[in-house]
Amino acid sequence: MKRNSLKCKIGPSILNSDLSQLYAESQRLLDNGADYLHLDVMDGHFVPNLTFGHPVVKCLRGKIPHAFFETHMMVQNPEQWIEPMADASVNLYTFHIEPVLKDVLPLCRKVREAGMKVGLALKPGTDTEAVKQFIDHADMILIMTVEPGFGGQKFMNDMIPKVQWLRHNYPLLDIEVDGGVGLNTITACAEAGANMIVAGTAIIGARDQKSVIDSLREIVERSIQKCSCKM
Ligand SMILES: O=C(CO)[C@H](O)[C@H](O)COP(=O)(O)O
Ligand SMILES: [Fe+2]
Repeated sequence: MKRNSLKCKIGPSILNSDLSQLYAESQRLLDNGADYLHLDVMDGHFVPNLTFGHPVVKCLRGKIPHAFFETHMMVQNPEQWIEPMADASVNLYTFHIEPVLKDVLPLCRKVREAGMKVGLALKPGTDTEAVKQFIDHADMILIMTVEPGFGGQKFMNDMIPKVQWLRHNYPLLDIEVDGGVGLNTITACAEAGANMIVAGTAIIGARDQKSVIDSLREIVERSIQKCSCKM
């Protein structure tokens, strides 16, 4: 039997948390079992919203030295923030391919040279065909399951075939889903093959964060197990 080394990872998004308490909110998520923190960076151009940038991420890193940080870069010019985010000791730099289609490969190289892992993100309207040629240069592909820009939106079921296609063709690839993911939608994501789960509102708004994180993990791990038995 082949061994499947896919791992389930739960990465809460702090987008809809009380950002005036970013450290406390982040630490609580980690204490409740989060595997990593998904930090949504928006520039007001690529998406019609603003959040925070590298100065805030660096301050958070100062308080939380060891956790795995992913920055989800919803920005028009991802190249501009590679060095500052590396300086903030970001672990995984996930950028959207849409505004930089011609430069994805050199950007992947720059992110890696800066010491970070590479995540490539796709908006709902972007087909997996667009990312195919770059997958071997990335550590993770993020399939957005809402239009990027805001937390608390409704999960888009019609994104599931993209996850299925990726998992079918790349059995060991890290595939992340982000947007409207929670206890009602996790089964579809897990069965399609997502193993990195971003959930904002579903976790932040929960009275018992740990129980939500544990339940999400259990459902994803069960799917990974089922899938590895078939291999
Ligand atoms: O990238 C994002 C929005 O652009 C967020 O990560 C995402 O929306 C998470 O929040 P929720 O789970 O509430 O949808
Ligand atoms: Fe995100």
